[in-house]
Amino acid sequence: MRRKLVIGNWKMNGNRAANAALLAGIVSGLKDVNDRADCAVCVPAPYLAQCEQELNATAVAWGGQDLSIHASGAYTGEVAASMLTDFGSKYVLVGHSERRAYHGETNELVAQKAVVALAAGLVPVICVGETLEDREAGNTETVICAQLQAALEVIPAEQLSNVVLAYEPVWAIGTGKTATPQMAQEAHYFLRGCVARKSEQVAARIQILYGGSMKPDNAVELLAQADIDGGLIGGAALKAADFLAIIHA
Ligand SMILES: O=C[C@H](O)COP(=O)(O)O
Repeated sequence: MRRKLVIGNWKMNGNRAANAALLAGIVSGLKDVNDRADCAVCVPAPYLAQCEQELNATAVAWGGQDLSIHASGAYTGEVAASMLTDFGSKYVLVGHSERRAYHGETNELVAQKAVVALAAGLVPVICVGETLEDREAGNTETVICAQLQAALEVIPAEQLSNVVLAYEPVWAIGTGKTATPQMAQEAHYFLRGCVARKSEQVAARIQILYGGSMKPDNAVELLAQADIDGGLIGGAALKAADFLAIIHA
């Protein structure tokens, strides 16, 4: 039985005061679900220190939203894996569709980032998802398979069990349009099958999160699907009550 995992992706939102209130709200509301679900927030890099300070010794883990493939050096604006772990990060998102779309991240670069994250002891949350155009052209499986396959090719089999996948249809992100539970389940089942081609054992264990306008009112049905192991939450992760309602779902 796979544990559920709910990760809040704050994207480029937050400030010290708002974060403190949000984190305190999450921590205080979480107390009774720890044995059933794990929870984390992926925050803008400047706020990792705040997470370390305020979430240390709580059930809420934290992490980054991206990382560099380089260890250090002249890469202005980038954040190294060692900097994320320096502040106690457990997770890091890789290949979020906003990184792919606005920063030109390719499947190969995303795969490399996952390898670098694993080598640093981080759990990479590898995000895949099709655009509306892909879906309407009947290319959903081809696209998400290629995105995942690039990572599967370079991640050593023995490290694959430390990976989390997130299926995020691009057309559902921040739009209020959620994939139906059936559509999401189909994609998750398909992705699990792709992992099974590399390792059936890992496929049975790997957590595959759904992301894309998951809210308190649709979370129960989405999370009830056999292959949906949690959520990667954007907008609804910015309000403690909504985020907690999804975790309780
Ligand atoms: O990483 C989170 C996803 O992009 C989902 O964002 P959203 O919940 O605001 O649609």
